[in-house]
Amino acid sequence: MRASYQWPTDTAQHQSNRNGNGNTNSNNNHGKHLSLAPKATVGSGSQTEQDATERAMKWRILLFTLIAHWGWVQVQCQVEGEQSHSTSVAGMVKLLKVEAQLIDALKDYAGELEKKLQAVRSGIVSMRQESKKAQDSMEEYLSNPLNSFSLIRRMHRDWTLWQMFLEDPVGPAQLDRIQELREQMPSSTDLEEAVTALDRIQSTYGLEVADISRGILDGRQYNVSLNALDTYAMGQTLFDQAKYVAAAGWLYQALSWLESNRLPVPVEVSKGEVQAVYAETLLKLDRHADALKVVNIALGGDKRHDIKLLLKKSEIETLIRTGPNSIGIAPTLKSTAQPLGEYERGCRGLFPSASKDGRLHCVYNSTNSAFLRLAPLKMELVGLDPYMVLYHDVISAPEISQLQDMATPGLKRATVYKASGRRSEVVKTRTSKVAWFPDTFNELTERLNRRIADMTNFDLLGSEMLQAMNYGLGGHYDKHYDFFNASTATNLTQMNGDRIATVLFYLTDVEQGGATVFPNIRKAVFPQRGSAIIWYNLKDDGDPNPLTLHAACPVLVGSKWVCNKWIRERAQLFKRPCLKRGSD
Ligand SMILES: O=C(O)CCC(=O)C(=O)O
Ligand SMILES: [Fe+2]
Repeated sequence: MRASYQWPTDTAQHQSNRNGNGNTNSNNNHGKHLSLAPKATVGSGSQTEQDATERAMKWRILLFTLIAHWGWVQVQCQVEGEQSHSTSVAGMVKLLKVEAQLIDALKDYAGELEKKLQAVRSGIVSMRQESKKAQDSMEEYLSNPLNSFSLIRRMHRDWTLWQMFLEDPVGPAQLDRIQELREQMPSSTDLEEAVTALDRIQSTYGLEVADISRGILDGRQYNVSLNALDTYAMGQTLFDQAKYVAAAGWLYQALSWLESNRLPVPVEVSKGEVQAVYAETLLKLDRHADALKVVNIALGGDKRHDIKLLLKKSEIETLIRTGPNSIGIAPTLKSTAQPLGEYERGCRGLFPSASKDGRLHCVYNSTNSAFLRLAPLKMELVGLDPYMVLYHDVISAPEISQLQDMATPGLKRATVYKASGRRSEVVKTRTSKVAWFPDTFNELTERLNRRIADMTNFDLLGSEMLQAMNYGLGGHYDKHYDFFNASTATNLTQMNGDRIATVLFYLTDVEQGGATVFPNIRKAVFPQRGSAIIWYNLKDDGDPNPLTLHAACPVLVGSKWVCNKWIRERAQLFKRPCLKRGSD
């Protein structure tokens, strides 16, 4: 989303001011003054009364915040121990380190194997020499007592030792090391999550399996490809998940890879095995005739005539004779085209880019606080319902890297609050990792919170902690609202009120995908390092605004980092008091 307005170049100056040094004259090129929060007039009552009420309210909010934070600490503990490797790119870095250690162990193992091989080879050479001497004239050889003695000794002693030597396992230390590293290796759940993520990427962006496996992602060629094992694992797992159309595409691809590539021995997979799963998948799709073709091809290649395949063949023949006939179904391997939803259109960048609404424009926001008068922020008004603005260059590169460094060691799988269970749970619809930071965590969190207050004109007392998030393989956050369902919200959420607004900083550019889309208002915001989108989740009367439905599209290529803040309603009592149910 980009307006045609060109920003005067004061970015660096602005950033240095945000960091608390330097004096800057206010910029003349302010444009229209516009505050994010609608201007509020405080109701009747004396100033002292108001001060007292405000103070009491602040204490209550502070207490509730402490309780809420304790709740979050508990949530953090619940998800502790879950590795969920694929859900954060930063978190997956350690897998590469483990893989490097595994390769080192295998190399050391090969060294041990080579030493043993060398010992066996030189043993053979010296034994052959002696044995050759004896072969020419055996009796003459044995008539010498030294030879006879030596033969008896050799055969009694040496061969026992040789046998022991051969039976001695090679590289036990390296095998132990590999076993030790197993704990840090991905589990079958990790593999399933990774398969689901790739499948999500494929369906959201409408990609062809053949393209993906050749490293072509949404039209861009990368220097990487998937081999027969990768594509087979996709097919197998999608079959297990009953996603037969998708499975068929991957299994077909696995078979075509197997035609051209051989795999190393311990991990190789036979064509027959893949053909059997492929035939089973086609059967699930009622493509009986195609399944029979595949089984016949498999039988042609299997000289032993596998009994299972023969049984499968007769089962399919019976199905063709008696069941719904599949003849006439085109053997297409493409996924059946689904009508494109607004969400997918947004993710693919198909929403109209510029709004025709003349009220939407860019300004320098210099009015929300005294600080902004010195260092105005570049603000783009993106929408009026819900009210939505995009700030540009609002967080600096050093701030971003500090935040990432702070977050990386503590990243935990993100959760979603479930009203039914009254707790936050790990769900498939939100795949990212997150680290929470209390407002007073350090100078940076304090500074960012001050900036958010400047940007929004909201009071952050009682709001949620800053959360830094990193998305992983196909990482996404399915369509959702940030506000709570008021009827099911817990006391904890009601204490500080609902989430009046969301502030989302984009800490990285994302090479492909990863947009934040609002399907109901047909807006998509593509991450731009340093910018921040802010929107109101509640209408002016405090009711949730259903137009705020939004989602984070799957990351196609890149490591998407964001930092968000959910601002609670209660502390805005004096900032935005004219809410229907805000002040009870
Ligand atoms: O990462 C995004 O683009 C959206 C994140 C989001 O909706 C949230 O954290 O509530
Ligand atoms: Fe959200």
